[in-house]
This record gives sequence, structure tokens and C-alpha cells, in this order.
Amino acid sequence: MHKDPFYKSLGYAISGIIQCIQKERNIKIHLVFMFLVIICGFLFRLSITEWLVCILLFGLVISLELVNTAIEAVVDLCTQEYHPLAKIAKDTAAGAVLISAIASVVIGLIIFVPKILSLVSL
Ligand SMILES: Nc1ncnc2c1ncn2[C@@H]1O[C@H](COP(=O)(O)OP(=O)(O)OP(=O)(O)O)[C@@H](O)[C@H]1O
Repeated sequence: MHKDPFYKSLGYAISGIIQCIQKERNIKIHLVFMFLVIICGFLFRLSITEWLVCILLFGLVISLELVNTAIEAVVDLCTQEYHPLAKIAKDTAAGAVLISAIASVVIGLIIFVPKILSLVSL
């Protein structure tokens, strides 16, 4: 079977990311939070380890949102009818995004709250 060159595959992947950003409200919310965390990260001078944790979490949440969108598309392609398996597929994919977002918020609080408190108590 014909295999696309690497630059074309990269183009498809980037197009998938752009389509998800255009179509999905949730990924826009994640991107806004990511942008705010990056600004706060510079303001509070995060350590290398703290940056690595933040970057890992950005990648995790956004990747899971992309996979969630892919699963929604495949389910809709398979059936427009109500089906319990379609519900499980969509709900569990959304649940994966939720778990990663909750973990990110908790870790974000662990990183930033002590820094904010030390600023306030100066
Ligand atoms: N074919 C189906 N069969 C059964 N339940 C479905 C089906 N399609 C959607 N649902 C239910 O409706 C919910 C919302 O589905 P929808 O396709 O609108 O996702 P969405 O609201 O666009 O999700 P997101 O907010 O992540 O983009 C699903 O999580 C699922 O519980």
C-alpha cells in the first residue's frame, strides 16, 4: 500500500489538531488554562522540574481531548442511533479527559498555592 511521506503525515496530524480546536469547546478551555499557567509559570519562576510536570500535564490533557474527539467521530460514523455501547465509548473517553483535568488542577494547586501564599505573606 502507498505510504505518505513523513511531512504529509505530519500535515495530517496538525490538521487533526486544528480541526479539534475549531470543533471542540473543551480543548479551547484547556488551551486558555495552558496559556494562563505558562504566564503564571514565568511570573512565579517555576523550577525546571515544575515546568517539566506542567508540560507533561499539558500534553496529557490535550492528547486525551484529541483521542476523545476521535472516539466521538468514530462512534458517530458507526451509528446515529442510540446504542448503549456508543454511550459507554463516548462517556468513558470523556471520563478520561476529566480525570486528567482533575489531576492537572490538583497538581497545579500543589505547585502554585505555596508560591501565592509566600507572596501574600511578604
Ligand atoms: N449514539 C449514541 N448512543 C448513546 N448515547 C449517545 C450517543 N451519542 C451520544 N450519546 C450520549 O450523549 C453524550 C454527548 O454526546 P456528544 O456526541 O454530543 O458529545 P459531546 O457533547 O460533543 O462531547 P464533548 O463535550 O466532549 O464534545 C455522550 O457522552 C453519550 O452519553
